[in-house]
Amino acid sequence: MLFNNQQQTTTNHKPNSIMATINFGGVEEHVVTREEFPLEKARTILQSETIAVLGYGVQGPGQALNLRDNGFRVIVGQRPDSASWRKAEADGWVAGETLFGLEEAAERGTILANLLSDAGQIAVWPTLKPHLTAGKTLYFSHGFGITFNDQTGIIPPADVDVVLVAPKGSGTSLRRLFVAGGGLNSSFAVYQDATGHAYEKAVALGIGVGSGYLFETDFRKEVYSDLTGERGVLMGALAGIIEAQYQVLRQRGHSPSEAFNETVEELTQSLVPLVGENGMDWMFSNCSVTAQRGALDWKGRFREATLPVLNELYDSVASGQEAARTIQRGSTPGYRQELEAELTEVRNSELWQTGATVRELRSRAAEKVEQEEAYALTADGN
Ligand SMILES: NC(=O)C1=CN([C@@H]2O[C@H](COP(=O)(O)OP(=O)(O)OC[C@H]3O[C@@H](n4cnc5c(N)ncnc54)[C@H](O)[C@@H]3O)[C@@H](O)[C@H]2O)C=CC1
Ligand SMILES: CC(=O)[C@](C)(O)C(=O)O
Ligand SMILES: [Mg+2]
Ligand SMILES: [Mg+2]
Repeated sequence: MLFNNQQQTTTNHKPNSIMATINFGGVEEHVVTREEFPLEKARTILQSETIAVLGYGVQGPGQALNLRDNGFRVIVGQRPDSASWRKAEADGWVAGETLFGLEEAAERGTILANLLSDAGQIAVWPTLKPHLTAGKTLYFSHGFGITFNDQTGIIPPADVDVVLVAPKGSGTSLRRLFVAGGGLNSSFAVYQDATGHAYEKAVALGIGVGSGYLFETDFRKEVYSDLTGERGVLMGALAGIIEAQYQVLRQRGHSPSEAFNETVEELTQSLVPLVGENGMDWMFSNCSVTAQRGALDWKGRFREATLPVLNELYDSVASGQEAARTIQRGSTPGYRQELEAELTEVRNSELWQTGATVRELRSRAAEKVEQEEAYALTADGN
């Protein structure tokens, strides 16, 4: 319907030497890791650049702090007198030195990292665009603004590089993993290569923001898969199936404790970490044979039941309908309060109130273990 099926610009300057070929379940892909592309190399490529991180919401802090700690020249652009501005100050960005209003940061930066909310990017585009002078780089962490540019109006000048690095997870995790010495995987893409260096800049930025490994995509594929993933398994489907199972258990006479533990607590605390560690079959084989028989018998039913919904979702993404809704809702005055009210309703539901109590018991148990360990140490010392 609304989608403008544009061409993705390809670049002739793809330095294949920075890519490793890795076999993913029988399919070969080119990826970049810190081995092929060490941080030192990223620093050299971006040595004369000033990275202006515009927006200090969730991705902004994660990326700006990681880049700063990795030794890049970074400034932050944010609306003054906003909660995000105060957060930036608390994180050590200094007004007039490394923290500016959006326009001033856009003027000073040579790489403009557009990390405003996707709706905010539309509103700010007319003021941002004049600062995109020849040879600068426009950077996104989502293919949204460019792919749906018939709706967003984000059409960059031809003489700037346009690149993307999309961390596959929350900015909060990007920062936490970096601090812990790890990395979050990201995709990267080049939409427009005006200087002949867009590709290496994209990869250097990907390494700089603290990615684990980088896999290549294009802007359209990034936004289609990302919108599907977050509306599907990662967030929407997860929340929906949890609500459904909790409801069934409660209606069949089970207590909140039982319904919550069998639906959420065991999922997050025991089973999903095992999937992350060693795969689905490994999680299965660490459960009873009874559980395995049932799960293998029922997974096909769930797959078939959800396939039509997931296909409908993908169509809604590809037609531009999901973008239209996001833009329409996101640019409604007072929308943030509405969103907060919806989240509060979730938080106040019996299901998630039970969750709060369960988490509280979890932390009390952890405290008890810590106390016992401290006691054991003291006893040893005696
Ligand atoms: N939240 C996340 O962890 C992830 C976000 N992304 C992408 O990164 C980008 C940034 O996302 P978030 O960090 O979630 O954004 P956000 O929703 O946290 O907003 C970022 C900033 O935009 C500013 N802003 C919003 N509307 C504005 C306006 N009209 N004028 C001036 N400033 C305005 C806000 O003050 C806020 O500091 C988006 O493209 C998003 O899709 C990608 C991966 C994960
Ligand atoms: C965290 C992430 O990657 C999401 C879910 O796609 C998003 O916040 O947009
Ligand atoms: Mg997303
Ligand atoms: Mg995502």
